[in-house]
Amino acid sequence: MTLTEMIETFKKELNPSKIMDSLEKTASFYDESENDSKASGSWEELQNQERSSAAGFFHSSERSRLTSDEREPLIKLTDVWKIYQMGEVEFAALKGIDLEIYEGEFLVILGPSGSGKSTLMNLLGCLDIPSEGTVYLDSNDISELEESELARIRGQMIGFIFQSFNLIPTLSTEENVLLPLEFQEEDAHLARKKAEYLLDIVGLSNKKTNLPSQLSGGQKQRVAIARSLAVNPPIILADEPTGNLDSKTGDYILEFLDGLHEKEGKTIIIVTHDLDLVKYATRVVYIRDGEIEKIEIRTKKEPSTINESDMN
Ligand SMILES: Nc1ncnc2c1ncn2[C@@H]1O[C@H](COP(=O)(O)OP(=O)(O)OP(=O)(O)O)[C@@H](O)[C@H]1O
Repeated sequence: MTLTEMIETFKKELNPSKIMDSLEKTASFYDESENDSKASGSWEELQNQERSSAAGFFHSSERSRLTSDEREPLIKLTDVWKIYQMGEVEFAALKGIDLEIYEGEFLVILGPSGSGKSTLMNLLGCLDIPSEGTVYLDSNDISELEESELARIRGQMIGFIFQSFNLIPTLSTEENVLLPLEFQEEDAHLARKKAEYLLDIVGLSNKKTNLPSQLSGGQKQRVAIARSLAVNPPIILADEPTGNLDSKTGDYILEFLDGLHEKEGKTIIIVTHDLDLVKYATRVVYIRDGEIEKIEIRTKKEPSTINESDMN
């Protein structure tokens, strides 16, 4: 293959229009699976299980039929403080955060280094509990849930994508995608079928037996996206998802997340210090020194009032 052919192949691989085809494929997969299981019963069981937990499904969730006045936020933070104790010294990383996140938002949380973004991400993802204040996930006060119950609801509601990918190094690509499905005690055959489709959607069906160490950074992040979608959660929470990627691969990942928002109505929350991501947002929350300094409700692609000087 000549260099020009290689570049053309690479460009084709990163063609955002392919993402849209892929997403349509995803939607039809979930439709087909639904029909399949009506015959076998197993999918219906799964759906009932998911409905009862209000996790929703790829489309036509109960929630989206409600008007905005009737909707409860998916995640709600009320006067949330996070105080780190370092010996005798206390440090308040978050100071009285109030934030409600609704279905269908593309929320970008921006702030300079040390402003409290990762701390906030851990609380939004219910991976940590606040020092003071309340975090609600799907109307549940997380501090009142048993750890196992919280893990179950969190697993159904939120798909996580991290800057460092967080793949299990000893598991193959397919096994990494299967992991969240195992926690849901899903039928093994159906789980494998889903993992195959999800790897196909992110363009990695030929890498399913590879270990993460045998993948490029962009491929690892695509596996992480496939894994985050495995249980079809309504929320995708991403911490600097393009931080370890070159700009072209990063754009591909963002276009994919944008497609999930536009086509599948997923609620996307991205925590970042990269101003470029603002163009995808329907709302930008700007934090500084542990406080929300500015909230911008916007139309995608519209210029933002937040600029480089805010990021220092
Ligand atoms: N475990 C901890 N113990 C003490 N202080 C901490 C701890 N974790 C974070 N901090 C402090 O809390 C503040 C917010 O940290 P956080 O990691 O949330 O910031 P950030 O906005 O994500 O930064 P960056 O963009 O550099 O990753 C920082 O001043 C940090 O030093």
